[in-house]
Amino acid sequence: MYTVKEIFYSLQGEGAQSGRASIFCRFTGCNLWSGREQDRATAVCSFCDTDFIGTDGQNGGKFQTASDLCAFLRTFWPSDSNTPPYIIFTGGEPALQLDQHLVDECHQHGFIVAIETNGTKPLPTDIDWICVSPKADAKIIITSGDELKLVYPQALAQPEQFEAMDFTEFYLQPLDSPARPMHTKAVVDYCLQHPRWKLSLQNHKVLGID
Ligand SMILES: C[S@@+](CC[C@H](N)C(=O)[O-])C[C@H]1O[C@@H](n2cnc3c(N)ncnc32)[C@H](O)[C@@H]1O
Ligand SMILES: Nc1nc2[nH]cc(C(=O)O)c2c(=O)[nH]1
Ligand code: SF4
Ligand SMILES: [Mg+2]
Repeated sequence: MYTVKEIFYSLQGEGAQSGRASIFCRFTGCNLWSGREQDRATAVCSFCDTDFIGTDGQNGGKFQTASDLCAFLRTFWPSDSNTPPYIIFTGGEPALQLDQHLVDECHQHGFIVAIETNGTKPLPTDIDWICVSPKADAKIIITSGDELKLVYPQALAQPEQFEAMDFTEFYLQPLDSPARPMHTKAVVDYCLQHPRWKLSLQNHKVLGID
């Protein structure tokens, strides 16, 4: 069974695929924070911008089988499109629920499968686009993939720590908080001095879309 907070159709707002039409499947739950505000200060990941508790989001619910979930996800893609559906599994931490069976089922339906993960849990094989976003206080075990997207700044996670890892793209994403303008400026400065890194703005927040 898969427990899903919400499902929606929007444009990828972040990183290398930003601007791409995508079906988002946000799984319930995370291994680095309970999701409750009273636990935030003591959580391993304390800056999360997302509500991932329960199944009460748009189109959320429990899906008994991979086949049920895939069939439902397919309904979010324009029915007259020849372009393969691009599906982003996120959360919460999607690696807690995304299993090989669901990835295989998605591929059988002709989907392109992407994941947004904190990199602390093993992944099924054959995911088409892996984006790892390391968190300072959590050991990452997924050290290769398509995109490493570091929220910046994090005092104990300097970009240099990750440069030797096997990712194609390296992004810094300004930490969204009341100080976001300052964090954005810090990212711009860092990228100018270290051209390996690119700026990832959270375009969906700027646009006011999901
Ligand atoms: C909500 S997380 C879900 C996926 C996974 N748990 C992870 O952390 O990568 C989706 C993306 O949002 C980023 N994110 C979360 N809170 C943020 C914040 N306050 N400012 C900027 N990015 C944030 C995460 O680092 C991750 O890249
Ligand atoms: N538009 C949009 N793009 C996103 N990219 C990653 C997101 C996430 O929450 O994982 C996200 C999101 O929540 N919305
Ligand atoms: S790991 Fe991801 S989902 Fe979990 S609390 Fe951090 S940003 Fe949020
Ligand atoms: Mg988000």
